[in-house]
Amino acid sequence: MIEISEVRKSFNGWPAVSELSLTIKNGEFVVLIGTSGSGKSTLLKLLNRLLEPDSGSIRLHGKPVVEHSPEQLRRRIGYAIQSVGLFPHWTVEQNISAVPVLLKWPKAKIHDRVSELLELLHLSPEKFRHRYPDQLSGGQQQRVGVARALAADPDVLLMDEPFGALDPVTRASLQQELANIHKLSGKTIVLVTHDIDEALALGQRIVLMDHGRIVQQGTPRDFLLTPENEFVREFVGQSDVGIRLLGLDKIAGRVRGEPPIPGEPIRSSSTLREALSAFITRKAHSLPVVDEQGQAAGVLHFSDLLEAPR
Ligand SMILES: Nc1ncnc2c1ncn2[C@@H]1O[C@H](COP(=O)(O)OP(=O)(O)OP(=O)(O)O)[C@@H](O)[C@H]1O
Repeated sequence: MIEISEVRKSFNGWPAVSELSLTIKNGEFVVLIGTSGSGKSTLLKLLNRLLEPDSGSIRLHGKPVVEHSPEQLRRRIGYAIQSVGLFPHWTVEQNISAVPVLLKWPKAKIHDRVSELLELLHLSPEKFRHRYPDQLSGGQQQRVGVARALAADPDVLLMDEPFGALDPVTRASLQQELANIHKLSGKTIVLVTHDIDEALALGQRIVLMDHGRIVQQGTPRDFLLTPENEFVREFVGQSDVGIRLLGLDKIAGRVRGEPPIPGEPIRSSSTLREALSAFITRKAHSLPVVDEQGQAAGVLHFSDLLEAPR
């Protein structure tokens, strides 16, 4: 558990984080979102002691972070940032294994871990492990940065716009990978993003910040259905709320157990938002649905977007 209590941090007399309190449960996926300069990155850096608060306290697993040794913090908290911060004179392998080496893991274990992480982040180990950062694209560097954060299997992951420089296809696939990592590992993840769709897709709880304070926090559905003020409404994009709500639900919950119909099938794991897009582009009123194994799973009708069939 991470307990942030009345934390304040100023730079040159200007508050970046103001009297902020927030508790993050073990295994929770929290997304920090907000306007530029609202204090998101500062808050993340206060959690792993890259910055110290002017006042207030931060506890990790019941103990103030100031009482954790630097080694404990490095082991327990992984940190990935948009600007990556890879060591330029180290190979990909050396960069990823920085913390395991500090923790004196055996060589063979480190080698295997690097291969495993590169594969997880869709980088071929043979091709990439001996390259230097300047021999990688921006997006590949970002992925190595995420691999480095995961290397020592920390129980808390802090991610500051980790997918910022990626094209939409790679971004969506790594978002999916991160959601899987979260589901399988039960890690606590705190992710900063500017992208409301990324926040809605990944966060169990979204925390919206402005001027160093929390404006609203809640589930993705709370944000879309009960924005507390005009600022929140504007942030979630009032005109797209309906579409974004469809993005929160999967086809699986709406599909009817009817015999297969002809046409290109859509997967039951897709969102209703994807289904809407398919209805419109195919000018269809109903779509055949298949499960993850490609087996017929029923039919989705356009009206099912509004409510589950009875
Ligand atoms: N090292 C620093 N020295 C001086 N001011 C700083 C420093 N770091 C951050 N700030 C200021 O603190 C405020 C909060 O910055 P922070 O980087 O936390 O915002 P952010 O919400 O992450 O912004 P963005 O979304 O643009 O990355 C900003 O006004 C910024 O200029």
